[in-house]
Amino acid sequence: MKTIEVDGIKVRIQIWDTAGQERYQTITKQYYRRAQGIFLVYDISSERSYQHIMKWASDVDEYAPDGVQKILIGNKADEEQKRQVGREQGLQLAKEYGMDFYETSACTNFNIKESFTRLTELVLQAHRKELDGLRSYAVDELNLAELEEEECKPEGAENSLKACWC
Ligand SMILES: Nc1nc2c(ncn2[C@@H]2O[C@H](COP(=O)(O)OP(=O)(O)OP(=O)(O)O)[C@@H](O)[C@H]2O)c(=O)[nH]1
Repeated sequence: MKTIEVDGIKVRIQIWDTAGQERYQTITKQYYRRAQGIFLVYDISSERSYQHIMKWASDVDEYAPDGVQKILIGNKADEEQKRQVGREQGLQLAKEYGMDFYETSACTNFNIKESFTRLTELVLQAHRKELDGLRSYAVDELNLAELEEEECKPEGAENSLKACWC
């Protein structure tokens, strides 16, 4: 659990670090189900981890809820001398998937707060959109119900009402 501030609002977020190893995949998939935001993380000093992102992304598509927000992360940005994946490659992949992209370093704290804040922002935005959608749907339904009620009034109902008021 962590509390971060987004647009002046304090948001409590629950963070799960799922295991990357194949043998834990069955458990990992269970975490996707209730996720609202997901970081897809590769290691900039490992081309293999970058290639693996496509597999992670397809798992997310399959198991995570439809509206889940995703950000691509190239971690270990402090390991410049060992870099195997260019920043451009990260940007390109993120663009293909329609995701934001950050290079980060858990060691130096580079872009950690920024990426968490951004993902939280995206989740909140998606939530608001969903609520607005539900609200306008509810208003439409109410209007429809009112209309139907009008239409269902028995004939002469208006007159009989008038008669009562006299
Ligand atoms: N230089 C550097 N090393 C890092 C960074 N982040 C993690 N590491 C190191 O990378 C190794 C693996 O880190 P983990 O946090 O276990 O990575 P993981 O992806 O969660 O691993 P799995 O649990 O196997 O999926 C550890 O030795 C960390 O210290 C970073 O930003 N820079």
